Amino acid sequence: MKLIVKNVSMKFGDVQALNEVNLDLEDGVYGLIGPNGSGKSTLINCITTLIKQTSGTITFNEKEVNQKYTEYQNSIGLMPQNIDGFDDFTGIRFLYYIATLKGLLKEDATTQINRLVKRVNLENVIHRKIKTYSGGMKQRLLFIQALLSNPKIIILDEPTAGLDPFERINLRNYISEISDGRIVIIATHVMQDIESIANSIILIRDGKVVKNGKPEELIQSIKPYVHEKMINESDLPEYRNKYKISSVSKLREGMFIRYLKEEATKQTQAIPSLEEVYLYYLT
Ligand SMILES: Nc1ncnc2c1ncn2[C@@H]1O[C@H](COP(=O)(O)OP(=O)(O)OP(=O)(O)O)[C@@H](O)[C@H]1O
Repeated sequence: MKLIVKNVSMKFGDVQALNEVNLDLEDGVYGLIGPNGSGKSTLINCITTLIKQTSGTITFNEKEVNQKYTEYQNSIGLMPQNIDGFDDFTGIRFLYYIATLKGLLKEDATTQINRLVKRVNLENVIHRKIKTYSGGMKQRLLFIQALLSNPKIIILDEPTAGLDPFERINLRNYISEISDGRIVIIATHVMQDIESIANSIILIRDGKVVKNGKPEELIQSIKPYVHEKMINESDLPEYRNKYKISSVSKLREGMFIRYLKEEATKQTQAIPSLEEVYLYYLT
């Protein structure tokens, strides 16, 4: 299975939302990371053929994708950011509605819905109206509707937005479980969401892919630039001026800081985190 994005650009009037994006996606979990407005949703919308890019091509198994390529359309499961317009539906009615849109027969739909509802522990609330759901319940419902009809490409747009740490961990585990033999793309600006599950991270900024690789490779790539040091509190403003500061802890002896600095200085070098990868490439 191969999904290839080649030289894709998208313009909305004067706004260059995507600028010559190139990606080669095979089975695995991809974190699509970028700040607000960096082009994540636009890229997802092009991949799902909701919008057509201004230039460039997207191919799935060597065939260009569009709304008439139904085999491709049926291969996509999308978890959108929110669930508008369905407040008065019960969870179960919503799932049958989506199953029908996906062309599932009643019997298949029932089997899949029952299995998925059970898996994410929604049985107790599935006959309640969606407007009575908590954020975590809504996210779980959105997650499992994306899995109906067993799609090969799963796209999750900010899947953990608004979730508490417990629900976040749960959702991350579900994603990990369903990832075998699929292309899973998780768009987010929260590094923690993809930290333990992404095989590959795509960093996007101002519509451009600025870096793309395995988490270990990205960490390795900034190794010379991450430093830690004890400083006097009075020197902190100077450090803030000169460097990107990734953390500050006040200790009895002074301020312990981690910061990014272009030159490599062996004495203060520290092991980078993925958040520092974000800070380095995307801010
Ligand atoms: N329909 C549209 N019309 C005009 N400009 C748009 C449209 N959709 C997106 N944009 C612009 O394109 C750029 C990329 O937006 P996009 O929504 O893809 O970013 P994002 O990374 O998904 O952001 P967020 O994290 O806030 O969801 C932004 O400057 C945005 O204002």
